[in-house]
Amino acid sequence: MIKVAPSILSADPANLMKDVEQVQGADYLHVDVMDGSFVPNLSFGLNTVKGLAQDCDIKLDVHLMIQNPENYVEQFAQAGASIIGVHVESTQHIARAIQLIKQAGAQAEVVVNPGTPLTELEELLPEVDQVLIMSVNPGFGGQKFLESSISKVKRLSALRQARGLEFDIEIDGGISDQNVKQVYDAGVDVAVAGSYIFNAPDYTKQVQTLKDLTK
Ligand SMILES: O=C(CO)[C@@H](O)[C@H](O)COP(=O)(O)O
Ligand SMILES: [Co+2]
Repeated sequence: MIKVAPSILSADPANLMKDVEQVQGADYLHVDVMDGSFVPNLSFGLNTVKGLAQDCDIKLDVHLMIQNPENYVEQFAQAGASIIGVHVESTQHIARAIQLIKQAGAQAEVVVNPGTPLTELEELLPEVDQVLIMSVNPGFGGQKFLESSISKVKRLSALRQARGLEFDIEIDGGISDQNVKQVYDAGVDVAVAGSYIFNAPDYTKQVQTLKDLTK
């Protein structure tokens, strides 16, 4: 069964904790951090991660969409992030960023945009706990799922098997009941879903539907 990480980018920012409390059965909470430079949008920061870590039991999966994330990963780990994701496109020093995440005691994730080939992260695969394949161009919730990400997941999953590695594959962007089975069958372990969960009346039911479709 697939793991589900609701993305709070689509939750009500004025009632964040209330929304979060209403999602039951999720495996992680996905927190998008944007700097207005790496992506053309602003979102949550360190204080939100700190607050959520203090008030919720669920593990925080923090997706950094910021330039030079290596300058901030230690602070996000201290704030309570369990998994920290850094984009290969966001720094000249991706291997150092991953090293620093692990040194800070968090799980390390490398992220690729739809236009970035897997060759950009091949060397990093033995070092990471999770790889995030973006299935939309990052910056906004509610975008259309890019079909090309299916073959990318299949190729990554084959590479993982061929090299005997154990990282999880996560997918982020446009996930719904229409494509969750397809991405699961391609090799995805963790599905991020924002608008599919928070734009519905019953968040818990949406999480359960995604899981049930991959039983
Ligand atoms: O990182 C991002 C967007 O950049 C995501 O985590 C979105 O928040 C996913 O939202 P949906 O596409 O599921 O609505
Ligand atoms: Co995200």
